Amino acid sequence: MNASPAGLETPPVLRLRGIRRAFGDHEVLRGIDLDVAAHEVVALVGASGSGKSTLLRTVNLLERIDDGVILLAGEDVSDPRTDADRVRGRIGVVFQAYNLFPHLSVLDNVTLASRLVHRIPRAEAERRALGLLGSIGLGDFARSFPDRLSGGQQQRAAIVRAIATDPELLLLDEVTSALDPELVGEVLELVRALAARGTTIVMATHEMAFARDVADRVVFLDAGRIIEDAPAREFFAAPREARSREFLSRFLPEA
Ligand SMILES: Nc1ncnc2c1ncn2[C@@H]1O[C@H](COP(=O)(O)OP(=O)(O)OP(=O)(O)O)[C@@H](O)[C@H]1O
Repeated sequence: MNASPAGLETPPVLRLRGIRRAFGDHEVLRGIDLDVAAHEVVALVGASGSGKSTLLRTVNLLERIDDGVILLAGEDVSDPRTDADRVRGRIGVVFQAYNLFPHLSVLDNVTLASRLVHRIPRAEAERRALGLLGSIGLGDFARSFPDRLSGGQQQRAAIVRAIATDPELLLLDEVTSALDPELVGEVLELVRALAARGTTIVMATHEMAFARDVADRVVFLDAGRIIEDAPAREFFAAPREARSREFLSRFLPEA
């Protein structure tokens, strides 16, 4: 926990305790405890099916939990009486693909939540959106429809849309896995810039470059349990013998 100047403790942006979720007999999340401090960037890694997406979806209340507690800046949002839309308004999310509405211009995509959910006047929302799009080299595409953009440009626009409302937390779920390899770098650069700006991020990724170059912490999920949670530098420096076979075959095959 961070201590404020007054000595009062600030709750983490996200605190998960004992999160469980099963689909039928299949226990997909088996007691997840995780704290994410303000400005921290956490990479969630693990084999396909280990529960990364399900975990992110529970945080955003897109998936219900069977047990556990989700605290967002100290507020228990897992209480069934919670207004899910209000919580989603505090969290930015970007998925693997199909994030942008195809029938809206890039600018309308980026300003939609600001205008409709946060009630920011159109002119102000557009001024801010144009600034954000310009800062990532997409200013000329503001009036275009998404299909005019490359996959990498679309994902960057989707990330800009997710941060346009200044969310307390940004969730990125495999944002580069549908991209051609040569487009991954430009998305990584944007995420790196957001991290440098202090955005609090939890990202599920199969791209080790994201975990190694952008994350402060790496959390390794195996069959619904966290089996490693370490600062990124330590995580990548850990000896091979400390690694599970699954980890080695997936993430360090060349070594
Ligand atoms: N709605 C659902 N109904 C039934 N099973 C589900 C559902 N959602 C997820 N699962 C199962 O939960 C397990 C975990 O899925 P999840 O998508 O969270 O894994 P993941 O680690 O994100 O995988 P990937 O890296 O492939 O995206 C998988 O076995 C999946 O089939």
